Amino acid sequence: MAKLNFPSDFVWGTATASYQIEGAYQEDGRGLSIWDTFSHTPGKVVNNDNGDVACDSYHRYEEDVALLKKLGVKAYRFSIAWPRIFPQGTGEVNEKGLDYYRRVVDALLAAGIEPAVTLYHWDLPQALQDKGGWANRDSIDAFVKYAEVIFKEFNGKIKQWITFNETWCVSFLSNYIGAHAPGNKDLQLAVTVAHNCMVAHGEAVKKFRALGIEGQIGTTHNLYWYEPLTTKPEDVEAARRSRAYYNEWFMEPTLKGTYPQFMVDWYRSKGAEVPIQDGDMETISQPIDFIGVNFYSGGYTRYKKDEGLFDSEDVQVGFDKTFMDWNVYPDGLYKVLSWVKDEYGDIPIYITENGACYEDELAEGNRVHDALRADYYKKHFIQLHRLIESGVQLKGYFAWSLLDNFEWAEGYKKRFGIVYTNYETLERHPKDSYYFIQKVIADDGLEV
Ligand SMILES: OC[C@@H]1[C@@H](O)[C@H](O)[C@@H](O)c2nc(CNc3ccccc3)cn21
Repeated sequence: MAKLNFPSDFVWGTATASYQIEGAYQEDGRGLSIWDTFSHTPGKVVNNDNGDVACDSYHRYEEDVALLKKLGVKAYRFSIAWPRIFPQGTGEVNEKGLDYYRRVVDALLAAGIEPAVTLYHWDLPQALQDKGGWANRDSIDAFVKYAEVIFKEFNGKIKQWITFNETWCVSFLSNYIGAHAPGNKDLQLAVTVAHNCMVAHGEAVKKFRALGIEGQIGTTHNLYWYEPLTTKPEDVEAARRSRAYYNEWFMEPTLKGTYPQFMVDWYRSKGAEVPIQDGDMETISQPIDFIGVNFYSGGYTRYKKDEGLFDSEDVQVGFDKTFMDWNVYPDGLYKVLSWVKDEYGDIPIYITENGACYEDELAEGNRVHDALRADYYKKHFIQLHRLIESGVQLKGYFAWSLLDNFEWAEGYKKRFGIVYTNYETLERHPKDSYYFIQKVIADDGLEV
């Protein structure tokens, strides 16, 4: 056995998001979000599940903080629900909404845990969606006003700020594929939403700098690692498009201030143009202090004429699968973050999400023997160490997720937590993977 040691300042954390854990969807003045609308629309979410109650973290956040403290994490990534702060998206601040996050932040700090806050994790106020949502550039200003309230309120308490979670999901998953709220299926709309969200990110960074807010600010993109099945040029190009769909389309504007031209041309061939206005690309590529990367999977792609948006198809090559049918591809984590370093230089990186969904069962003594999930984490932790050793500026890692929670269109059947949530009683029960991670954190490393 060998011990893989991590730097003593490596930030271990876990992650959640407001709509997935809070519940209390009508409490203390909270306004409706697009996910309330979407989940209350029959047929949109498996089993017609919704986030009305979720994990009830709105009332049980102290239990969550106690679990975090026992786990030994240095940081906790969670998101703030815009509709709790501005129930109508803009206008008057809802003080009771702010009060909840004051309680959460103070409880974390009292436990010696750094809050890492995502400003936008998909729960757009419905009132803004009624005016076009992210397709309407007015939402950019509304987002900056919301961000400014949070920046000022928590300046000095929150020191790690993430503007957006996964602009690919906000744009393409939600407005081209249509699987997430608001459920549109229009390529031009998706391209426009992606652009406006990235402008909103940049404007929020400008506001953060202008206000002199303490700490570091960045944004999170979900990256996948696709490779061509063969070296045939058509397969290589198909994989290049599949990767860029998730990766370059967002990373290049954010970190270089340009869109990848081959993808601009490809989308143009499909009838979609990027609605760039003067100054947008400079705004989008405002210097940031870190890039957040959510990594779950990847795979192999080959050319298939007229297949999907990119004349490409994923190929099954025998990867183990999670309960989401995602490939278990730890090497993909090493490859994609090595690519980030090669393409974008030594920008500090936090893995803001990584984790796995498996079928969990509550066993005797309220234990959950989730060996597959513990093994998933072990395999990916080995890649973290490999990346650090290779010189990648990997500063921290947030496991997705602390709790089983509302898994968007998949509802509650899909469990990602290292803590089991009993949705009948709302009790929390640490799984074996929780104890595995607890030991890695305590030992500053793992035995392999
Ligand atoms: O699906 C697991 C998590 C989800 O619960 C988080 O809220 C979200 O940030 C998140 N992003 C991914 C990767 N992208 C993705 C792909 C298809 C559906 C949903 C998310 C996985 N996850």
